Amino acid sequence: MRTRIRWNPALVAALTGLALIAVLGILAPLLWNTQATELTGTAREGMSGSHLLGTDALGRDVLARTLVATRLTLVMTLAATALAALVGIVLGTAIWVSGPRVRELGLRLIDVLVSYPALILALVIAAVVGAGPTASVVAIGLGGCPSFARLTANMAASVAQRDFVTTARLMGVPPHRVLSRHLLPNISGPLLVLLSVAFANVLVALSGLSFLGLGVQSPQYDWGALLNSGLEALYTNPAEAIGPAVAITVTGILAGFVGDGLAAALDPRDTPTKPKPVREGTHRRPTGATAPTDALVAVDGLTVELPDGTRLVDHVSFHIRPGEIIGLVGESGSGKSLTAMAVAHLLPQGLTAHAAELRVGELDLTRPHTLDAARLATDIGIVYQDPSASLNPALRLGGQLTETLRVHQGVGRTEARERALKALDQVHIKDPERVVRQYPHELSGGMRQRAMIAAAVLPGPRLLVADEPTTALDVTVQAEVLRLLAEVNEANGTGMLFISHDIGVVGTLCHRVLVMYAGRIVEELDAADLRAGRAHHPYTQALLAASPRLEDAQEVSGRPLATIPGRPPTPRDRPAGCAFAARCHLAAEICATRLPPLVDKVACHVVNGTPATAAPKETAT
Ligand SMILES: Nc1ncnc2c1ncn2[C@@H]1O[C@H](COP(=O)(O)OP(=O)(O)OP(=O)(O)O)[C@@H](O)[C@H]1O
Repeated sequence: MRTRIRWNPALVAALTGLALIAVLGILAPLLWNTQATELTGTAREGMSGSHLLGTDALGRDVLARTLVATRLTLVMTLAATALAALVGIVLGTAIWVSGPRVRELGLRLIDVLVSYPALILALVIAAVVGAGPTASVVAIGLGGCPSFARLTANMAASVAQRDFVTTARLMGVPPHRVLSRHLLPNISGPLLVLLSVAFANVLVALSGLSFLGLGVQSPQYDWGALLNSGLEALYTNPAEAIGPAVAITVTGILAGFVGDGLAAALDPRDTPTKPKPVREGTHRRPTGATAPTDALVAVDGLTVELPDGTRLVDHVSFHIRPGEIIGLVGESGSGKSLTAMAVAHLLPQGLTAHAAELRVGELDLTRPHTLDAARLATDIGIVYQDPSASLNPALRLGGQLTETLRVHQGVGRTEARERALKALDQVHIKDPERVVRQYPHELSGGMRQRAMIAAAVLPGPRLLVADEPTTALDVTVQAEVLRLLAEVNEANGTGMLFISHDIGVVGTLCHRVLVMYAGRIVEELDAADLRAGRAHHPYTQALLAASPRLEDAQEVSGRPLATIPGRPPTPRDRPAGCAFAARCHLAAEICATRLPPLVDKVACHVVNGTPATAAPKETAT
């Protein structure tokens, strides 16, 4: 979780504003010091052409004094913010590294200090250390440090539980290096946000101290001190208070905007995630095939990318007819889940999908702004791998099952309950009346997955996406759940996208199978062909050879099961040619340099007999 800032317009505008104020702070004493200190003899004069904000009690130009005060105000604010951050981070770190008792005591103490208003704390400190700029900085800086201490201690505690910190500790990395290399870089984002918010708070607190007469003392002046003298003449010459008041407000708001902008810039969820239509001519169809008109799901040239342009899913095209079960199979990391999630319009935040066509029924996912949330929620049902993670442990099953019906379809409580009971019955859950009153933890893993399937089919979806729905279950329950999915599909005529590592399972349940490797479809085949071992792509053949089959048990007993040597390349390391070439026993020279297109449902130069010179060049970025 290294901090990477993605600049956004609000952040740039706020930083530019603050930079301009900082430049003003540097230049103003050089340019306008004379006007700011010159006694003109016209005390408390109102706004005029020669004194835009009038003059103060001694006849000095208020605008010039406001501008000149910028430097001292900013220097004090920066110093106090830095002090608060420094002391707070050191304190927070010390609390985190100390033993459990001291840590507990320290955290409680900090909680008390955070809940105590910083200005009051600063007033107490100022009363002890005295008035003046340095004392104000110390008072406000120390008053602001508890927030930094709490954030540091809490964030460090949460990052410290992560595997890479545990590993570093086990490897004997000294605590100060664990802190500087692993902890602080990982909490620098939130600290940066707090820093800008603290800057605004410190500015207001310092101005408050000066305003109360406990901060900067004459002849020095900051915005707070100017506000104080402006207040004396608020009714006779309100302009005198306007200058410092506007300066404090604008600077504080800009610092707040920087905090907001940083929070957005550091939040990985803030990047665009919606599928976008492909720009004309940028992507060509891998198969040249168009989805049939009766297709329920039509995916053409689907590409899923990271913000840096790395392709995780690369030009995937397929279709699903109503009632058809399509299997997506491939090793871990081949892009199965992302393909399915793009179809379900549920891509993880930070990823972007492009496609020439991405449609489920009438839902055009390439035009997210046209999508109706209710249709989306009811037309696509999802069964996840781990039902314990996808069911809310704090809610009874009845409420969870009926939620979509009630929220998106406006079904009344009684009818929703009736339908939930029926759906539970359809997935062979005994005593549905009792189950709807139970919490997820009261059910077995298999029961939870059935309940999950019931929840997914309850709103009557046209497409069911099942992402490795049996992986978390034991073998006997797996078979039941697969049977159940087949039943539901047949009974409801739902299209299904079924994802699995297991080519055997996919061959049994599905009608057609798409084999994925390194983000691309490398072969498409009928399940019957798969079951009969009629696969063409060397990768599909290798998957089949690595999959145990009951009928082969006798024949292979004593022999180890075939394995596929090597590992798939990571999305950033994919070669220019066939991603499987390095592991393929048939690989020819061309495979290393040219990406094989999907021709006759197989993406393989060797199988398709592509002449070396005729192979089209595609770039896999
Ligand atoms: N949110 C994400 N941010 C960055 N990379 C991601 C993200 N989600 C997935 N990936 C990467 O995209 C690639 C494809 O992931 P995907 O989850 O689709 O694979 P998969 O075939 O479903 O694997 P598995 O069977 O292990 O779930 C992988 O390399 C994975 O590390």
